Amino acid sequence: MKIIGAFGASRYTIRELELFRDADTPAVAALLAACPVVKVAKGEPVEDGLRARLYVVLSGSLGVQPATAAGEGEIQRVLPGESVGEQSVLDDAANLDAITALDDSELLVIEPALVWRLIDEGNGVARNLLRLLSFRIRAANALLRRRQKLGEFYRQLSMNDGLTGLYNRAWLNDMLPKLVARSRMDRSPLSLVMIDLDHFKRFNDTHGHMAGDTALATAAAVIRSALRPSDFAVRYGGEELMAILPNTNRTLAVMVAERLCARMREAVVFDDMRIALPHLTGSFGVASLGAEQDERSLVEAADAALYRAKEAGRDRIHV
Ligand SMILES: Nc1nc2c(ncn2[C@@H]2O[C@H](COP(=O)(O)OP(=O)(O)OP(=O)(O)O)[C@@H](O)[C@H]2O)c(=O)[nH]1
Repeated sequence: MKIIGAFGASRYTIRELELFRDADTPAVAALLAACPVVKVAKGEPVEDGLRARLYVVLSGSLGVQPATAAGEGEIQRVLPGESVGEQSVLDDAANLDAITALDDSELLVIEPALVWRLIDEGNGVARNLLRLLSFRIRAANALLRRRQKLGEFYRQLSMNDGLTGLYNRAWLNDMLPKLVARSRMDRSPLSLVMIDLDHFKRFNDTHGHMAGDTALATAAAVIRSALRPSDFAVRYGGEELMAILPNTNRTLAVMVAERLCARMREAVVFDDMRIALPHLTGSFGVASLGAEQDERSLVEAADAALYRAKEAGRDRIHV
């Protein structure tokens, strides 16, 4: 960055500068005349030694990379007539954003004390600054909202199983301890239904893995649609699904499992030629949270009940 002269002796005029639009008074011109104009080569950082300063691009362009928690942000391009550093000048804080010349550029440098004098000189500069800052705040808020939405989208994605759309194991590991804790706190019952499709290996071997995937997605849809909005359906692993039933005691959970078992038996799976495949059945293990149980032993109890349902001949529920 090299000083090449004073603004007053340069080929640039105040009218071209956004910050001084409609504020081009003789007093403003006199104050700006002595400000240095510097030259920055393409790729060169605009050093301000962490001091707050206002830079107005006269020619070329600057790239501003906002300092974010992640260390990286989108680069904003600052074009001729536009400025950078207003906020740090106004709140007298170091500008942490990385500023680099995107082209060979010439900049007008205005020291903070002079910015305040320019503001004192007339309303025009103050009005332009306010307009600019409110625009920047709006843009920053919009960016934040977009990032929040994106974050929520990815969070959802990481908590759901791609094939069935049910919650996945990561969700379960996070949420089941919380649901158990809430059930203890509220002194409300909590039940689990562990579900395993019957002879699914045979189904896959006979109709192909793709048809198996469709069958799994159908089974998941059956479970999800048969539950209350306050219940949760999870893909526990492979062809094993789980229903979590808050506020539901063992008697009610058995009724829910029976309904799920019957719906599963009735569900029709179509292959991609839209030909109905043989009906699926499932085995169901029901367990309710006992006084001494934690989430782990609750899952083990539902798993043991499921094993008994398999042993007893499948297509049934066991407690
Ligand atoms: N198509 C498909 N198959 C899966 C998926 N996940 C697990 N499987 C299959 O599910 C089958 C489970 O087989 P097993 O554990 O032997 O159980 P099963 O054949 O259902 O027999 P039982 O549970 O005893 O009734 C395996 O063949 C797995 O490959 C999946 O995402 N898609």
